[in-house]
Amino acid sequence: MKIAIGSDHAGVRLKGGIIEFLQSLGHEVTDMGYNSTDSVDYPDYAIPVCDRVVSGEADKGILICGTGIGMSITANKMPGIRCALVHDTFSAKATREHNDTNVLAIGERVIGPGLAEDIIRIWLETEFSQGERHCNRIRKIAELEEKYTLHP
Ligand SMILES: O=C(CO)[C@H](O)[C@H](O)[C@H](O)COP(=O)(O)O
Repeated sequence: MKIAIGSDHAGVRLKGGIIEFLQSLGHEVTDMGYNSTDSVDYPDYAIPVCDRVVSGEADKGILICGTGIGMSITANKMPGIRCALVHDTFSAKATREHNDTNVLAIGERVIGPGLAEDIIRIWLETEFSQGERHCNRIRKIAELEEKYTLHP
């Protein structure tokens, strides 16, 4: 799978280990930065990752900041992105089955690398259920995006 990954300064340590983990599983990883612990703004790293997912250059995106919250707020402003902030394995499975999420956000200040790896592995392995009720709900989200997106 092609995976784009990004972090701010508060997620950079976890990101390094996650990249190695993803590569060990055979995934093709594109690191969109950041690669220092000097302070930066998470939208500057969430946006390029999500752009790659929307364009199809990446199959999925992974975003890491201190809590994952800033990254997930940013990602979910982008049409076509369904981002889940996940810190447990149950939600990792459920959000793929029910929400067909294409971006995962994690907080380096919230969980350790072992749990983060379990969450990512489950999230990547789990298929969308294709259930009619879930498709209806996702369609309503897409209609909301369409209604509120400013067309140039
Ligand atoms: O958006 C966040 C918090 O909800 C992220 O965790 C950021 O990484 C965090 O705000 C960064 O905090 P810092 O004090 O600037 O290091």
